[in-house]
Amino acid sequence: MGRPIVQVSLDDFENRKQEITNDLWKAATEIGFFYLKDHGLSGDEIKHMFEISEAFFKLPADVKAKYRFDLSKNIGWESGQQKRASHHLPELKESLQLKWHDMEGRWPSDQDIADFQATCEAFMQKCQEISFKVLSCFALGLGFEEDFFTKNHDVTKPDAQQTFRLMHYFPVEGKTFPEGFPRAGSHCDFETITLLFAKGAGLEVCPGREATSEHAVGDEWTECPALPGTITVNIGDALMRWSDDKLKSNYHRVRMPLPGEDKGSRFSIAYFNQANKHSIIEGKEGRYPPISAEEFVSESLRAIYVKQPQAVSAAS
Ligand SMILES: O=C(O)CCC(=O)C(=O)O
Ligand SMILES: [Fe+2]
Repeated sequence: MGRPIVQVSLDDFENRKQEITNDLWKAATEIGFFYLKDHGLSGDEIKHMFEISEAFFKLPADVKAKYRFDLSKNIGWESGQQKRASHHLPELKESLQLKWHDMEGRWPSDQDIADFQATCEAFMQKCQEISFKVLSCFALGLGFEEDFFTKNHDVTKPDAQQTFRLMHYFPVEGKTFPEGFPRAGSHCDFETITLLFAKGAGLEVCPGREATSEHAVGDEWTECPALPGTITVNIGDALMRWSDDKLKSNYHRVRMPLPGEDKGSRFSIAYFNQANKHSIIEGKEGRYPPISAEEFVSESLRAIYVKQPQAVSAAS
């Protein structure tokens, strides 16, 4: 059931740019999700990144609390603080958000985890290079200069907003939840594009309900399992707006494990691309009024962390 989520190879990028642009365009205008292969991050690099992410979450809570979440910067460790408008309940996970700037005193120290910062920054750098390839194709498809999005996602500038998020979903064995209760609630990402790394099944996508449905809760969902060696990529609201709705930001969620699936911890890693604060998000066709990427992001963060009704407990 559902619509196939295609794999797009970035192999021989410079020579195959037009063909890759066509493949990405089709996937992004129809589903908003695709898998990247031949992207340049090795299996070992991804494995090591997961290892140090797990090492962070295994630290005692009082150590993690040294890196507590700061909403004004969208940096740090939170546990159960994120809520999704689809069900207003705290997500059953903890996460660590890391950025390119404003990180003084916020990187987990080498005493807490050896080489944490260096490993993360090398991984972030690779993610950014892969993202630039994809974004340059979308720039071409939308009729912008090829480096248009690259210039607007400049991580060397202090107003960069890219966020690298490590996630740990708590184990669910021995717990019961209301029918259909998600592990991560239905949402659209608010960024430009997201690179997602996970293991196994769980992620589900609801293509075709872009920005029009009420969180697509009762809709038909398509499985989007993590495929070894690939990166799952999706379009976020900021790029949908920048493309005058051509590139689709779609609902997705993480479902609970099915019978027979692992009910232990689930780890995932996301590199959220976002335009520089001073960039103006304005489509060629002017479908929406121009908005600064700073305003766009701060409103979106408020929707997740602040503007939520009081929650009740989900698990029993
Ligand atoms: O953990 C996952 O697989 C999905 C995470 C996600 O969609 C998000 O953090 O925006
Ligand atoms: Fe997401």
